Amino acid sequence: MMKLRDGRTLYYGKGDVLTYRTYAVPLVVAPIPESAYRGDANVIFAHNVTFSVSGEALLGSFSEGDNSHVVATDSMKNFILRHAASYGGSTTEGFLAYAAEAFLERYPHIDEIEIRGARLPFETLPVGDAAGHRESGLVFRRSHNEHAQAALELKRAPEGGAVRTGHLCGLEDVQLIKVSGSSFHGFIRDEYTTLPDSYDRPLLIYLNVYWRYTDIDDALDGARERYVAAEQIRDLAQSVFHAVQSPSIQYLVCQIGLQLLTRFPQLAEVRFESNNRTWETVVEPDPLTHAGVYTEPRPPYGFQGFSLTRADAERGDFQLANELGNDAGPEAQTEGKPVVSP
Ligand SMILES: O=c1[nH]c(=O)c2[nH]c(=O)[nH]c2[nH]1
Repeated sequence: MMKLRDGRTLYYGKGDVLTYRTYAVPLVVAPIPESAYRGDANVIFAHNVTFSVSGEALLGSFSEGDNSHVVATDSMKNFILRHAASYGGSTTEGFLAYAAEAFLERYPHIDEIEIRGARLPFETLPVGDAAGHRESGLVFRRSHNEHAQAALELKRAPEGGAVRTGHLCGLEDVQLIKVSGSSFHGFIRDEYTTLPDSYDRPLLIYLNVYWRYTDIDDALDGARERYVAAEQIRDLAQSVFHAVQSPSIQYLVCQIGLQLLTRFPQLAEVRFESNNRTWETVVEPDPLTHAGVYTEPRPPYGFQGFSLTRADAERGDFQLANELGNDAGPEAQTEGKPVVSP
């Protein structure tokens, strides 16, 4: 939250700046084993941007109604849209930094900026005719599934220019169901317990994943080929969900975190917010055919929050599950060595 020198919160800005840029620079990423994702042609590079600014000079607009230092939020919207046109890179984070840094340069009385962008995903579509099937490249499908997002904080540097003071990248609104291979038992059983032990439950989770880079430049400049795409995070999370027999969502998100830090040495930290939306069983699965019937769970729902830093993973306090292979061989575990290498 942006504050003045006296500790007062002060900011204003524009939300829902819908920015549909076409034909941005294509993104190419370094592949990981858990994902077939290789990059994005960026034919549609679209974002919902939230932009807010702060500065000592703005106090008079609140205290006196003096608008002489107010950049109208309508002008902010135009500024962002114009800078979407001139942005010459391939990443959400790069676009946000470009627009915010240009704004600090253009308006010297603005001290601080927070900018967020949620990617509006458009999926490529296969089209066909007598000659066969191929990717259209012209027609796209708007997706309302999970999406990437990023938030940046910038301050005016005393010597001029901008300092990037914080960033957080994310993948929001993932919903995954695993129909078999999840359990939940061994929890405290006392006079308040009515939940039966479960040895195989249809686990539906809602998941948000967030990550920070050690060097923000890896997020801003896709050409360094150290960019971590939200699609890779998504694919890795679903691969871990597939592979791991989970005794709880708590353990599952920790395993996803360890695997992310293993795969992406450029990341400093990963964070999770998850919800438990396990389907309610109506007809138990048939032992032979596995056919069962489930319905939506009744409220309330459970949730979890967890973060892992690279230092946590390197200390070896958390062990990567054997199902994930990698560095986590049984030998490594019996020797008590950290099983996640940088
Ligand atoms: O994965 C779970 N973790 C919990 O802490 C919990 N509590 C609960 O009732 N069901 C579950 N599931």
